Amino acid sequence: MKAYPVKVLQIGEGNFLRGFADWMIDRCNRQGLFEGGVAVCQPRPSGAAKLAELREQDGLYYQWIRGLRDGRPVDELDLVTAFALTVDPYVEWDRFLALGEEPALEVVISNTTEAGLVYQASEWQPDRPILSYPGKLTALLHRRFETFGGDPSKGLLLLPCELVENNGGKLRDIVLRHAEDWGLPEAFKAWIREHNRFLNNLVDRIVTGYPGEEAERVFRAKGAEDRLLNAAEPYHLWAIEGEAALDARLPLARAGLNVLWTDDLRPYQLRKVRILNGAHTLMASVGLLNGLETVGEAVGHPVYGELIRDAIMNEIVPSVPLPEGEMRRYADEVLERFANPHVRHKLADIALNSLSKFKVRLLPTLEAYAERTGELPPRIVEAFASLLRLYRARETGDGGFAGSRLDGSPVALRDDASALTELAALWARLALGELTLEELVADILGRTDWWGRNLGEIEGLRAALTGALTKMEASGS
Ligand SMILES: NC(=O)c1ccc[n+]([C@@H]2O[C@H](COP(=O)([O-])OP(=O)(O)OC[C@H]3O[C@@H](n4cnc5c(N)ncnc54)[C@H](O)[C@@H]3O)[C@@H](O)[C@H]2O)c1
Ligand SMILES: O=P(O)(O)OC[C@@H](O)[C@@H](O)[C@H](O)[C@H](O)CO
Repeated sequence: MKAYPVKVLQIGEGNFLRGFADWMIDRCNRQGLFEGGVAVCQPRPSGAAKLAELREQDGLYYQWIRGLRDGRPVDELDLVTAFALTVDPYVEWDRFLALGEEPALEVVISNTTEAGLVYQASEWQPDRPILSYPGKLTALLHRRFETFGGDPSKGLLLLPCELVENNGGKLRDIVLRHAEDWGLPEAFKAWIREHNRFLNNLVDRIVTGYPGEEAERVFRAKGAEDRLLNAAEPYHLWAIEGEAALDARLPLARAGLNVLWTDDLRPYQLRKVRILNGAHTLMASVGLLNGLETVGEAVGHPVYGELIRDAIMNEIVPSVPLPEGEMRRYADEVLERFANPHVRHKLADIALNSLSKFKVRLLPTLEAYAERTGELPPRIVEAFASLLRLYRARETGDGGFAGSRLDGSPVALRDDASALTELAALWARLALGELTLEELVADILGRTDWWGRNLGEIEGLRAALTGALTKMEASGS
């Protein structure tokens, strides 16, 4: 391995960044375009084990990419050598801050899920690690500002990859808020605003992580075990709101990667969240309820596969406020990606936090469709009813919650605990006869804190959901 200077700071040790950004940086390095290493830190104390695994493997792992590229089969195993060092900020706080002193540092990337890109008030004690990701970053930027006396050329390119709208702007605002809280100098805030580029960006690649039983085959072929073996599809898109000249600092497009520098991210975001993520959220509820386990099984199923395609093409695509032809082409591409037989994408993983995902990924389609046609989109209503039925929650006694498949078998639910507690109470009251199904539906639709509005106001929705749930109750157990 060539020892590159650290040019990238990465906050997040998860599978996605390894299968996406690190794989890309490795591509740039292999072509001699970047010659930079990545220093990786975990954003919360519980990430230490993954970081230790990385350290044990000298930062190396294989990225396994399988599927179709331009209609041709791809099966590639790339050794990713982008990691230069690992730093645990909770035990090596000063070593973490010292990364800010690296003259070659150019880029910061992160993926800490939607839960990590948030403001968390914290005290400024220079020698004590800060818990939140933006807090840690503020401290490191401050060290950089002081080390280089506010040199404009030492400002960084920041690419927070969390799937949150306006992710770059949001990170900048939180950093400035911490600077304000901690009474850091005005000159520091001005340096942050003027010389650091916090770029809104959208990432897209299905990365499913460790490939289970299939891993053995790779180990035999390579004669070595890789506990960080990571599976992904060939498709990748990184759309970044910024001028193309920035590719000189991070030469992703020059390396031939599907990276798009654009002045308007919104269409890419909208089409992905509504079509790809919306379809995922839809199939997770419908599929899990009916005993399916993976995306492949769901889209290949004679009944549910048809339901998914119908929902995408006839309900979601016409409701996206963008040119329909382009949306159809994107939807075709997404369906081809879902059908990739080599990427075993678990519906249970996609179902994590389904309530908030329904709100962001499917509800806007339901509303737009209703507004446009005066009717409700039948497939999305069915998915909504499936979600409610799957979330027939009960507490499991160990702090967790179980929902129920249509055949009555339990399924673990991972969602907001207070919402699951409320749902468990509602379903229990229904079982005791204290509530009718229609009253249960009305109660759930009226939860403005879950949906951002009272969904009971959508004409016909209560009756449609009650009807669908009644049918499910009759066919299930
Ligand atoms: N896997 C994919 O196909 C894919 C594709 C695009 C985007 N994403 C996004 O990536 C995220 C999941 O990442 P992954 O697939 O690498 O999973 P993962 O579990 O391997 O990694 C999750 C990362 O987020 C961090 N994290 C989790 N909760 C956090 C919190 N409360 N505060 C701070 N950090 C936290 C973890 O420490 C870890 O670094 C999701 O938000 C998802 O929307 C995933
Ligand atoms: O990762 P989540 O939990 O936000 O959403 C589940 C999937 O929809 C998502 O991971 C997609 O596979 C990904 O967004 C594709 O780029």
